[in-house]
Amino acid sequence: MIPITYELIKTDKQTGARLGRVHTPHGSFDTPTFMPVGTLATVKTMSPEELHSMQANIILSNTYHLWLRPGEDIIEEAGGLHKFMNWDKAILTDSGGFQVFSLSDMRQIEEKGVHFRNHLNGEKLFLSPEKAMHIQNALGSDIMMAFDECPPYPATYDYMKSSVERTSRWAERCLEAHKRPDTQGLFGIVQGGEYEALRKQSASDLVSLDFPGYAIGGLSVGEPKEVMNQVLEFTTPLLPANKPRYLMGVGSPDALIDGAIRGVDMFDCVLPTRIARNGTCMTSNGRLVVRNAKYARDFTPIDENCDCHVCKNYSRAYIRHLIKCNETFGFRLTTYHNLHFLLKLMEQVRTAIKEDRLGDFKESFFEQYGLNQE
Ligand SMILES: CNc1nc2cc(C(N)=O)ccc2[nH]1
Ligand SMILES: [Zn+2]
Repeated sequence: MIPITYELIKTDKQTGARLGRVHTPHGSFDTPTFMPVGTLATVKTMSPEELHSMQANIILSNTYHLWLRPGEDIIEEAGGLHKFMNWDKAILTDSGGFQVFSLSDMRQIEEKGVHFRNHLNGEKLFLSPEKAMHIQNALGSDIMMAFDECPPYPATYDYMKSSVERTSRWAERCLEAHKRPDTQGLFGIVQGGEYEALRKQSASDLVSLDFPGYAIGGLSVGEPKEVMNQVLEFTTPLLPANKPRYLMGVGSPDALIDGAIRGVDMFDCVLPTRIARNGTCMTSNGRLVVRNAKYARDFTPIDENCDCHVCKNYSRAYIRHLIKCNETFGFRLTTYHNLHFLLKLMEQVRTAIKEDRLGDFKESFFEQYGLNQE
């Protein structure tokens, strides 16, 4: 039994975007979709009930962080991550590959795996394809990610080539070590940086291993957005049309729209929750730094075009006051609104695909959001 299946419903006549539906053991979700990030088994300051109310249908959690705290053994003993955090819809866990390369300073990559230091206490740690599979099997996530190397940007062709080849060997070891292929779907991660030949090599290695879904990795690591869009342009067509495509670590409203246009189905990013905690909100007219003094007597909602309960019941002045006083409720309000904004944006993208007008939608959204058209 394959636990993760994808239904391609239609493609947009104006662009390469696809309307689809992903089925998982913890429910289905329409795509393109955005996944709120719940690093330490919580989408920071949000309750599961609030995530339900904004119609989040899948969230992401980080294997590296949960391995360190509280430990996958405790979560397994609780009955798995869904039970532990009282979330009954889909969960995707990443493999820890990215955190090892982004969080820890000392690290030594070898064929067997990666030696590095715990970013919390400096102790020596080791992660491998087998260990990453063991942890994710213990967490019980619906979608697991293969253990890969996310190389720095920029990287030389030679470095990238040997990294892609090792990531492909690691992907095979992940399939070998995965203990629950009937209830947890394992996605391969395509690497190769900005090099088309290496993206081709990585994609063909992974497609031949027949994963139930594929992620495009190695992006949103400091490259210009034109490079990201170019890499997507020549990478998504290499992936099977009947499987989900997940662009890791993206992103901003414009990157979500540009990714969907190039055939991406799933996105995750800490941006909406992270900027919320320093008092910045996404609105249909661009970003709004609600902690700014000019909002001290502004009794209008964060976004007059938003139908979320925050915009219906609370003013910029009130939210600014809470943020300035470092009141937790203030961060809860900005977080709820930002997540609702991105989830709503993806709903508008899906409707635009249905009506074959995603290109037009991009124009009008970019115009209103204040993004200069390239
Ligand atoms: C925030 N940017 C980002 N790039 C990523 C790349 C990967 C990857 N495995 O290549 C994973 C998570 C990522 N997050
Ligand atoms: Zn709102």
